[in-house]
Amino acid sequence: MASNKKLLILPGDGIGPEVMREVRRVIDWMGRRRAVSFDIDEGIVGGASIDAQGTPITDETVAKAKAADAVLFGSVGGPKWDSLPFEQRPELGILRLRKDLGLFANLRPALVMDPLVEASSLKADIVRGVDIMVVRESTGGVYFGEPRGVETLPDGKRRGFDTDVYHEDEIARVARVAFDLARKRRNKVTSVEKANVMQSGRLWRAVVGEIQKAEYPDVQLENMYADNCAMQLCSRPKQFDVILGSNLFGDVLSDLAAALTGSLGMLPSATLGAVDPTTGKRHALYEPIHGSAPDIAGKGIANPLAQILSFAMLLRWSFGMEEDAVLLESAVGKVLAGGLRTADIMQQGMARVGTSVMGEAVVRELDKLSA
Ligand SMILES: NC(=O)C1=CN([C@@H]2O[C@H](COP(=O)(O)OP(=O)(O)OC[C@H]3O[C@@H](n4cnc5c(N)ncnc54)[C@H](O)[C@@H]3O)[C@@H](O)[C@H]2O)C=CC1
Ligand SMILES: CC(C)CC(=O)C(=O)O
Ligand SMILES: [Mg+2]
Repeated sequence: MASNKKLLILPGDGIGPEVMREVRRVIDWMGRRRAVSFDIDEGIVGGASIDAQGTPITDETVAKAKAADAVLFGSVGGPKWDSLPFEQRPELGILRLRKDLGLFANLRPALVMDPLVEASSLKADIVRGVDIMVVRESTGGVYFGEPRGVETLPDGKRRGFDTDVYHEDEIARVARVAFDLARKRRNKVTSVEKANVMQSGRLWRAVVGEIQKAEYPDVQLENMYADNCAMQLCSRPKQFDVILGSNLFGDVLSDLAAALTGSLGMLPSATLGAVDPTTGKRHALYEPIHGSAPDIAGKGIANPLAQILSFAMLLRWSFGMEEDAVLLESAVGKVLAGGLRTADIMQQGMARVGTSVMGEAVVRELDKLSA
């Protein structure tokens, strides 16, 4: 059946292909039971692409990503490629996609699901009901700033350096994404930086404040130093609605927020570009926030739920399929409520399962929910 939903799937390395297999189950189910079809192309990226093609991503794959309505990404990297030169590392596969597609806003929802309250490393009372959206800038900052390098000084010692740099327009556009999201949630943005020690942090705070004053006076804005935010996430996470941060701070704080939810294996993400005013379309990529988890790769024990929930975000953000997205999220909730757990979210009295049994269980719940 021809489909107008063009999807590029890039499983990547480590557990990437293992968890992506479980999304394929969901996609097959949607075709069978809801007559939804996708025009799917699959490619290689990261270490797999280095091995097969000598580069972390080919121009052809970038072109396919640009032509797709959405990209579903796994994860890249691993010890096998760690000693390659910096300019050849597998992580460039995802970094180039974000940059070349203009995917500047990385949305990372950290939601503590009721059945997993006790799986969190924090006390149940602290995390019950936590619902945070981290909005991380994803095409700028220290991940892309120049100059950077490692140089050898005249005395023979080495010196490493990176540049954290933000143009005010980069800050303003991601701030607008955060404020727009807050309006649909609990109307509060906590903007994090280190304005006390970084010039780019000082600009970040100024620009976010100007945007709020001029365009979003109805949304509450709180400024917080990133180190304090890390502490507050562990002590009083329920105070947060939307957390807005740079590429680096958003990356670090969202991994921390994931720990509140039980595991890194639970957090999905959407990385969005600007809406094209003529077509109304935007580039978008969906991926779990975790990496390739080399320590558990190949064992069949990875949690596939972050990848599956990333697909739910794809349905919502790229195809406007809210009902299907909610159905999939509900199926995940039901599986957890039923007591199945992968090792990373295992609790006493629950049934430990591997990656594929968890994926099968989600599909079974989809069947029941739509019966
Ligand atoms: N977007 C991407 O492709 C990303 C790639 N990476 C890369 O991944 C590699 C490993 O990085 P790490 O720092 O170890 O981070 P990681 O996220 O791969 O793993 C951190 C810890 O969380 C566990 N974990 C992660 N996902 C899990 C899942 N779905 N189920 C169960 N447990 C899970 C791992 O077993 C590990 O103990 C590196 O090469 C890194 O550069 C890291 C983050 C993002
Ligand atoms: C390029 C990635 C490996 C950086 C990262 O940790 C992330 O985007 O979550
Ligand atoms: Mg990360």
